[in-house]
Amino acid sequence: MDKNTKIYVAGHRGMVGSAIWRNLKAKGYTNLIGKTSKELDLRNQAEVELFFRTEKPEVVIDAAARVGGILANNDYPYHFLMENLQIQNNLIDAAHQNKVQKFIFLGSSCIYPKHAPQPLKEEYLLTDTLEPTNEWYAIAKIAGVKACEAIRKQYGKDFVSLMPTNLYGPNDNFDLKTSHVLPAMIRKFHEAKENTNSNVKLWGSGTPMREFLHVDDLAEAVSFALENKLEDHLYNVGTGEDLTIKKLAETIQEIVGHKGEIKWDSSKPDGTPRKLMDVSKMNEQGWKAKIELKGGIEKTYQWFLDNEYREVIVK
Ligand SMILES: NC(=O)C1=CN([C@@H]2O[C@H](COP(=O)(O)OP(=O)(O)OC[C@H]3O[C@@H](n4cnc5c(N)ncnc54)[C@H](OP(=O)(O)O)[C@@H]3O)[C@@H](O)[C@H]2O)C=CC1
Ligand SMILES: C[C@H]1O[C@H](OP(=O)(O)OP(=O)(O)OC[C@H]2O[C@@H](n3cnc4c(=O)[nH]c(N)nc43)[C@H](O)[C@@H]2O)[C@@H](O)[C@@H](O)C1=O
Repeated sequence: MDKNTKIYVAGHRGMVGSAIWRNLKAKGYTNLIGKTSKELDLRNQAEVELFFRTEKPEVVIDAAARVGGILANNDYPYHFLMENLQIQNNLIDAAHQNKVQKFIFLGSSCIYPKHAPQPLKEEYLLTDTLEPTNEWYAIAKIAGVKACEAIRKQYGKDFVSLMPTNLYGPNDNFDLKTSHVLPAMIRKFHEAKENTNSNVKLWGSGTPMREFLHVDDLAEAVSFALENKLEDHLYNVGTGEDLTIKKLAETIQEIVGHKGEIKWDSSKPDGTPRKLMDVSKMNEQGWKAKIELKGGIEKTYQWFLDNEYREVIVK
């Protein structure tokens, strides 16, 4: 890919978008465009069409979405379904109408059925019912995957979907109501340590298993997809390794240096029991995760200590 290609990174201030931006800048891409949601509300079709006609991006990376952890997904089903459909439909269709050559759509591992065999292969999509806590978000993401697949099939364009597993890293959302588990644990253990090592309350039973990928590894997968023509339309992106939420809690507790007790709040949902990705398809294309979990969490905790963190509020 020419380093002067005009690349629009939608959602460039979010955890994923900012990691992609850093990665592409470091690789020498000079013509990146980013707009905040205040400057360009991607739910608004007219605004998006005008932006594409004026800016004429050649490549689009879609890292803009309504994103949140298990509780936000469960509590705001309409936001997670409708805003994601609006954002991705506007971006995909404007890209198609304005002759964008390449479009990278980001979904999530929650698109796969709740009780699919493990590890999750791309071909398990739409073979059974979804996990109820995030089916709204998952249905929007499945529609995005299908829209890109349809454009590929009907028009032969290079529109591709990457499905990341649970992500973490710098610039994550650390709001305790809307965040994912890993940033929530960093903040909870840190604040409890500062507060005479008080007990930490975590959600659910601690038995579900999750896979975690550092966002810089995902950014490398995105830039790999940018620079190479992937053979198919859908690829899982993860480490291929998972652990229980309880083990994750113990790991973060040790990294933070918290000495109190962990209490499990069974009134909060567990969500899907397991969603381990089969990443062999993406590995065969030539991308592989590099950052191991403990080191990645240590770096993220250091980032949390050194920076003013974001809190995403749903309204
Ligand atoms: N975090 C995770 O664990 C995972 C994330 N993903 C996927 O990665 C992508 C990015 O997620 P992540 O970076 O974590 O999310 P963040 O919440 O950190 O960032 C989302 C970005 O989307 C932008 N955005 C949201 N709504 C609008 C809107 N109406 N108009 C314009 N921009 C908007 C925000 O812009 P602004 O800041 O300007 O308001 C923000 O920069 C999503 O597609 C998500 O599904 C997939 C798997 C796991
Ligand atoms: C990326 C993915 O993220 C979401 O799915 P999820 O993996 O279930 O989300 P999560 O990270 O919030 O929780 C993982 C597990 O961890 C437990 N848990 C313990 N204590 C806390 C806690 O304090 N906060 C949170 N958030 N979870 C906690 C929690 O009960 C659950 O068992 C999707 O909605 C969907 O949007 C999606 O794609």
